[in-house]
Amino acid sequence: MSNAILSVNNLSISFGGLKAVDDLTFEINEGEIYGLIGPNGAGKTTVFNCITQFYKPDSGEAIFRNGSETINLMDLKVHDVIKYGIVRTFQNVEVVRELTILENVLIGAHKEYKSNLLQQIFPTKKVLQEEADNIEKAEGILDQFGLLHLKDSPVGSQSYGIRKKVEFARALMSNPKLIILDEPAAGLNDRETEEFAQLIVDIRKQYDLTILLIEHDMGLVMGICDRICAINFGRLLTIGSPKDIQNNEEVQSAYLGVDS
Ligand SMILES: Nc1ncnc2c1ncn2[C@@H]1O[C@H](COP(=O)(O)OP(=O)(O)OP(=O)(O)O)[C@@H](O)[C@H]1O
Repeated sequence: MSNAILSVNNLSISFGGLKAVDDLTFEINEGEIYGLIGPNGAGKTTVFNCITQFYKPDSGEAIFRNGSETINLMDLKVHDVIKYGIVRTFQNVEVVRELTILENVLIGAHKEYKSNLLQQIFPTKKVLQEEADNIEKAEGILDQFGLLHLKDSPVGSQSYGIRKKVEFARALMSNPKLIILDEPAAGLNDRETEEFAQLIVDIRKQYDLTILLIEHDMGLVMGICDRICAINFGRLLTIGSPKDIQNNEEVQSAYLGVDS
């Protein structure tokens, strides 16, 4: 039986005359850290946008399996994807700069709230308990991320590296099964990149997650990914272990700029 949590089948999307993704098929197994790589403009972010329904592809499907539930993500609206256990981060970190770090992380719990708006305006004991539980959980995550001492500081005044961690912490608050990370190491220095890579590995294990990431930092990709899918011009080049990918001549010539 397939252990795939996500199967992307024959995905295609064009912008005008440009085929940004062209009949792409790949499968991610539950618990994997899976990398999607390719040169600039290869179509990586477009694939993410199609999986998360920011874009509606021209054809293809993305089958997501969570326990006994199986769904074609193409049937969902963009805001419903998170309800099924998929959450993403963005290439250009998306945080609310005016809010504190803790407040930003708590935003991630909104799908978990059982109470409605009226109950939140006139909170009952149950609603207050729910809020307290979410704060406890957010503080636990911030502690693990080394950010608890900054929880009451506005995010806008923090470094890029910290803002990226806040975005990742917020993603965890929704109890996802699959986290999609768009260039987690972009803009980070070497030390921050190493720290972030370790965080991804630790979080995957602790929260029993599957992780799909796009990344240009080959050190990070080769260091933490179980498998990697390499694409160019929206088309599949190859899928394999980091070692397979490093040794693949097509990948070398397309992505690493080495002539085969
Ligand atoms: N909304 C859009 N409208 C028109 N063209 C688009 C749109 N989104 C992406 N493209 C084009 O599709 C192609 C793939 O872009 P995409 O951003 O997916 O590549 P990428 O592999 O993520 O690149 P990078 O590594 O530079 O982020 C590019 O040629 C891009 O210009």
